[in-house]
Amino acid sequence: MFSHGAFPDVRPRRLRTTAAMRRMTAEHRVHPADLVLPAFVREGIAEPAPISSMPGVVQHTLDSLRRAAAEAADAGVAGIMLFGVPEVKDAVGTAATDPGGILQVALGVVREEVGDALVVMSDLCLDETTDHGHCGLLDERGRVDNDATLARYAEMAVVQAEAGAHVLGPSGMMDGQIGHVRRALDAAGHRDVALLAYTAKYTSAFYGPFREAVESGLTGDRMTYQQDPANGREAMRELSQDLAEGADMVMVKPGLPYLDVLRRVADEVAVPVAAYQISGEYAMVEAAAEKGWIERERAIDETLVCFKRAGADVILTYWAVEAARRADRIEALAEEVREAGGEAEAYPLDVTDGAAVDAFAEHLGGECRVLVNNAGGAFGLDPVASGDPADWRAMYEVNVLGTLHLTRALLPALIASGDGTVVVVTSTAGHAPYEGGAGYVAAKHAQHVLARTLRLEIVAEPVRVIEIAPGMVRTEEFSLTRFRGDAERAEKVYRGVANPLTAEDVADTIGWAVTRPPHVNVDLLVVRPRAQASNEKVHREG
Ligand SMILES: NCc1[nH]cc(CCC(=O)O)c1CC(=O)O
Repeated sequence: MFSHGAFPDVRPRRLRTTAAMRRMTAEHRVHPADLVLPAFVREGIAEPAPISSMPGVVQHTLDSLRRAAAEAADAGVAGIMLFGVPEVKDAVGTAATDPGGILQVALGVVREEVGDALVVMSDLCLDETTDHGHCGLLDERGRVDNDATLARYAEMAVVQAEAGAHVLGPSGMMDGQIGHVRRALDAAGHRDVALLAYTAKYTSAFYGPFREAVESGLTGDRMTYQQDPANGREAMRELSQDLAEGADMVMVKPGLPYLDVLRRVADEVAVPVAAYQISGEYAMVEAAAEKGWIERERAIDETLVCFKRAGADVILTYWAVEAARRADRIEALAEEVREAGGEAEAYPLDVTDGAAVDAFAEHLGGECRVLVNNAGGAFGLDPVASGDPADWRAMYEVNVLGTLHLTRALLPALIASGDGTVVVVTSTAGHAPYEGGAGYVAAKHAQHVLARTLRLEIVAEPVRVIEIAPGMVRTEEFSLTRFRGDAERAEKVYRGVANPLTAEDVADTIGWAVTRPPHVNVDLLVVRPRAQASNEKVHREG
C-alpha cells in the first residue's frame, strides 16, 4: 500500500469532524433498492400468526401478504422472497408442485398486487413442504437423495415460474441444482425467469427461528448437503459450479458470520452478489434490543451497511421495509429540516407497537414539549355490509391505539416540561360519516373522543390538547393506501377538484395552533379546501 504521509500532518479524524463531512466521505450506503424482504405465507389461517422467535415478523395470510407486498413496494424495496407453509406436508412435498399450493397461490396474489414493481422471488426448496423437514427426497435408508431431488426441483421451478415468480432461489444445496432447474425452465419456455443461486449456504444454528416460521418437522441436521462453517475455500468451488450452470446472481448465507466468504465471492464474480441476513441474526438483535442491551435501530443499520462494505449488492433482510423507510423518506425529511437550520433526528416507529413506543419515549430521555399524533390511515372503502374486520382492526390500531400509545408514553415528559402540547390529527371523518367510510369514520370518531376525554382528565396540568381535523388532503399516499396501490382509483378521489389541501397546508395549520401563547388552547380546528363544503359535497370542474 502506498504511503499517505504521517502524523501530525496526517490526521484521519479531520474527515470525521461533522455529520456532513462523514456523510460526504462515507464509502457505502444502503439504498432501499438494495433490499429484499423475505416473507412467510401460511395456508389455512384467518389472521396473521406471530412468530415468537422473530418478534415483528408474522406468518401471513394471503390478504396480509398482499398488504405487506404493497407496503414493501411503497417503501421502495427491491423485491420480496416468498416462503410457503402448507397445511399438509408429506414425504415428497406434494404441495410444492401443486399449482394450488400455498406458495404458488401467494406468488399469484403478490404479482396481481404489485405487478413488476417488486422483483417477486420464491424459495425453491422442499423443506417447507416435507413432513421430515429435509430439503430433498429421502432414499430407503433415510438419506437425502441428490438426483431424485433434482427432478422434483425441476418440476417446482416450472410451477413457480407459471405462478408468476420473476426469480427463483434454489436453496436446498443439491449438487447440480442450478443447471437442472435452468434447463427445466428453458424447456418450458421460461427463459426470462432468473436464478438466484444459494452458492455458499452453510449449515447453521442461526436458522433456528426460521424452523419455527415454516413449522419445520426437521429432526437431525442438514450436514450432508449444506456447507461446513469451517470451510471458506469450498465456497469458491460451489461458486464456479453455480456460475457454470447459469446462475444469474449468487448468494452467501447466513450473513454476518460469513462476511469473509461474501468478500471472497464478491471479489471473484461479474454477477450481482446477495447476502441473506437470516432469522437467527434478526432474532439476536431484536432480543438484545428488547432487553435494552443494544440500540436497536443503530444495530440494524450497522449490520446492513457492513453487508455493503463486504461486497453485497443485494441484502435479504426481515428489516427490509423498516430499513428502506429509514434510509429513505424520514431521513430525507430530517435532512431537509437540518438544512433549513433546524435540528432533527429521524426515528422510524411503528405506533401500533406499544413496546416500541415506550422505547422511543425512553430514547427521548424524558424531554418532550410537543407531541403531534399524525400517524393514521384508511384501508378500504367498503360499505358496512361487506366491511372487512381485518381492515377495521388495522384502522383502529393505527389511528386510535397509536394515539393512545404515544400520548400515554409521553404525557409524563409533556407535563414535566411545564408547557406541553398534544396535537391529535383526526379528520373530518371524525365528525361526520360518509358512505363506504364506516371503519375509518368510526376510528376517527374514537380518536376525536379520545382527545376530548384527555382534555377533561388533564385540565389541571400544563398541557394543551389540540385537535386538527383536515378534510380532503391530497398526499402521495393516503388514497393509494386506502385502495391498496390502485393508482387510478386513488387519482379519481381528487379528479376535477381545483385545489385539494396539501400536507404543507395541514402542517401549517398545526404550526399555527401549536405556536399560540400557552394559555390559548385551540380545541378543534376543521380545515378543508375551499371546494369542499362537507365530506360529500365537493365541487368538481369539468
Ligand atoms: N428452504 C431452506 C431455507 N431457505 C431459507 C432458510 C433460512 C432462512 C432464515 O433462517 O432466515 C432455510 C432454512 C434451512 O436451510 O434450514
